Amino acid sequence: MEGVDHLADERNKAEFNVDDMKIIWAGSRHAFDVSNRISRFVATDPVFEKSNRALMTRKELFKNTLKKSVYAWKIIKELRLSDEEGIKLRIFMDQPGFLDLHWGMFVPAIKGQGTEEQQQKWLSLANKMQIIGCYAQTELGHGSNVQGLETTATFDPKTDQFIMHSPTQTSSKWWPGGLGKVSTHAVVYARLITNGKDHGVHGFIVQLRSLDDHSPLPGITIGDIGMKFGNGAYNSMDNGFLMFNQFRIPRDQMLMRLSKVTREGKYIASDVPRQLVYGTMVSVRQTIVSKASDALARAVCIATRYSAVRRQFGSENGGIETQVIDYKTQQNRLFPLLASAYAFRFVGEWLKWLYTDVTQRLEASDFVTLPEAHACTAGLKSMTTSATSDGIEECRKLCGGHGYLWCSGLPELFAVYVPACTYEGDNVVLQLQVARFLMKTVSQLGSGKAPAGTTAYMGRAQHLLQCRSGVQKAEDWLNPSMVLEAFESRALRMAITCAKNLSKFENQEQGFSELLADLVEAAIAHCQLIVVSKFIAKIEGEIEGKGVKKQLKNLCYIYALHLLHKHLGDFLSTNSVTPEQASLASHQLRSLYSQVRPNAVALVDAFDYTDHYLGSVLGRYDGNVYPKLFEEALKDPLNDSVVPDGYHEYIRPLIKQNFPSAKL
Ligand SMILES: CCCCCCCCCCCCCCCCCCCC(=O)SCCNC(=O)CCNC(=O)[C@H](O)C(C)(C)COP(=O)(O)OP(=O)(O)OC[C@H]1O[C@@H](n2cnc3c(N)ncnc32)[C@H](O)[C@@H]1OP(=O)(O)O
Ligand SMILES: Cc1cc2nc3c(=O)[nH]c(=O)nc-3n(C[C@H](O)[C@H](O)[C@H](O)COP(=O)(O)OP(=O)(O)OC[C@H]3O[C@@H](n4cnc5c(N)ncnc54)[C@H](O)[C@@H]3O)c2cc1C
Repeated sequence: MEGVDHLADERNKAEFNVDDMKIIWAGSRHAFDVSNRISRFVATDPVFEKSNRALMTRKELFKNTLKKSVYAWKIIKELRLSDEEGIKLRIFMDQPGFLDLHWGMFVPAIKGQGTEEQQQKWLSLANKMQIIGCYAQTELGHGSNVQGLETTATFDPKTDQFIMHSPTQTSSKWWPGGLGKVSTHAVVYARLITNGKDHGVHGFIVQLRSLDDHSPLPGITIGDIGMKFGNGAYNSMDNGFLMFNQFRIPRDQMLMRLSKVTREGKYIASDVPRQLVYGTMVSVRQTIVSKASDALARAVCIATRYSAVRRQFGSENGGIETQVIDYKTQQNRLFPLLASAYAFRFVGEWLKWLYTDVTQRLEASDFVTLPEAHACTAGLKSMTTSATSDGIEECRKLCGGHGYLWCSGLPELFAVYVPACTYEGDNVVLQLQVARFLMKTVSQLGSGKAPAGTTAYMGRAQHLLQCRSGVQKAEDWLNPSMVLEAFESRALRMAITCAKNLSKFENQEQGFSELLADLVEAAIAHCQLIVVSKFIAKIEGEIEGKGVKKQLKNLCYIYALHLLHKHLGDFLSTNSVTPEQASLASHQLRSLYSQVRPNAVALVDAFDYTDHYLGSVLGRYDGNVYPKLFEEALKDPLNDSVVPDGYHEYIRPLIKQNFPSAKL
């Protein structure tokens, strides 16, 4: 029934103040106000309508994305929206497009790697969108191995120019978003060559297309790489290819904040770490972690509301059927994902702090925390995007058959989200960076250099290698120090085992290759410890609002104990817990599920998502699912006519058996 809240009973059961939880979720009252206002603005503007995009052709979808992006930019300018409001507008617009790469990578690359003069020149154009940029790093032959890129930028002292060239087919740039059809400029990563010497990969600002008629400049071959996974979904983005044929750019278009080439062609490296050329990736990995919580929260919101609406079995005595959310199996699959969405939110907040801190330090030439910032952004990007992709698919299954319908919102969310496991660094490759960092830290234990930050726990190695968990009863698993100790000893023992096994190899690199799978497991254990510890820090801090802290505590322990259950092999094989303690954890988990159950719908309401943003018939705020499923079905073009196109051509001849006989 229209106008009726079918989930009102669920909302009345909540034992906490949802409005207060909304503030916690958003991060602050101000952040909530901005999100709330902008999401409602987008939801009510017809230009941002998106329910029809699955039926669009690629060209229609691309053009629709251009229209929305330019309209969004117009609104940002005309209403003088702040940066924060502009970012929210792009998020709630919910259609990947060139704006993401222009603002998310092109502008930050120039800010991070350009000199003051370069920033002044290029950012003044980019900030007004008089040029549109993308981030062109990956090539057909190399993505993960950035040092293996083949594009060359050779300095020509005669003309004071760099000659950009793609020497092989595999050196074609391949994948950059916005490159295919829209960008006028790119930050291109290429091997710098001066006086015949290769100085490795550096960034260059390159104009690709004419600012008058948008045609590619002579010496540039450019286009879209073709359809990607899923109908609609990420196909709104023009990921592109690019080849250079001896294309010249002025010398001052090399990004020269980190190293320079003089007029004479002399290469001058500054004393900052060369890895700062990867700085844009670190910044984007950090934002991807908060985005993971957002994407997972969307899926969980849909699955939770629908699980409260959906009923199956249990009416044997003539009563009403059971809501599927009341099945313990449903809770055991759904509530850990709900808890993960909150966990990723809080670790995302912390990571933002860490990133801001390292940025300020770098500006003051303090590089000490750079390795940890790299390891944390890489590891948490990897861990949260893998968990979120799996989680979205699990939410689809939690919604049964209807979850497979496009209008559930889940197929599209999955298709758009899943490349996050690959872009901005393949998730396995990134965990191997964490593993290298851990092995280095372990090798320095006992050297007098105390591990700091997220590896500080390794400084208590003597204790953590010997301790036995003190858990004796199920409630002990609600003791933060007992939970932390179990995760710390598991992570440390896995890292130390890897280090010991590595030391058996004469050649460290060969040993590393042999042990890759174990190293990734150790890295994941370390990352999970970070997330658990940041969630615990959150619930131990000041939290306002009636009943809010209690709910967050429940979710925190669900997150931790569910991980313990899922990775029980690690915990048992490292003797971090005993089988009896593991079974007490399962007992405690069931009790926590019962406590979350009456609050589940309110906990997803706290995300404050509009129906427009969710884009899901199953996840509607009012729970009015069935009539709306019918409405959606009737909108399908196949239902435009009662007798389908093709009846006379195929169905009728088949039934009447009067089709011409087949010829071999
Ligand atoms: C319609 C429905 C809508 C639904 C919405 C759903 C939400 C969606 C949200 C998504 C929005 C986000 C939008 C994003 C759009 C996509 C953008 C994608 C862009 C890209 O993909 S750009 C290309 C990214 N490429 C990569 O990430 C490449 C990965 N490879 C690398 O980073 C490096 O090559 C690698 C693997 C780190 C190795 O580098 P290498 O130089 O070979 O390093 P070594 O291993 O030898 O290590 C040397 C030394 O350096 C240290 N190091 C390495 N990297 C860094 C770094 N970044 N910072 C600091 N230090 C670094 C390393 O640890 C070593 O240190 P040592 O001390 O051991 O020497
Ligand atoms: C949707 C999307 C958008 C993108 N946008 C951009 C963009 O805007 N700009 C840009 O420059 N790039 C972009 N990319 C490219 C992206 O960054 C790369 O695809 C990514 O870094 C992975 O690199 P790859 O494709 O070379 O994977 P590969 O490295 O070829 O990975 C293939 C397999 O090999 C494994 N593997 C590779 N190396 C190792 C190793 N050392 N040890 C163990 N296993 C290994 C991986 O785990 C994976 O299973 C985008 C990609 C996608 C999918």
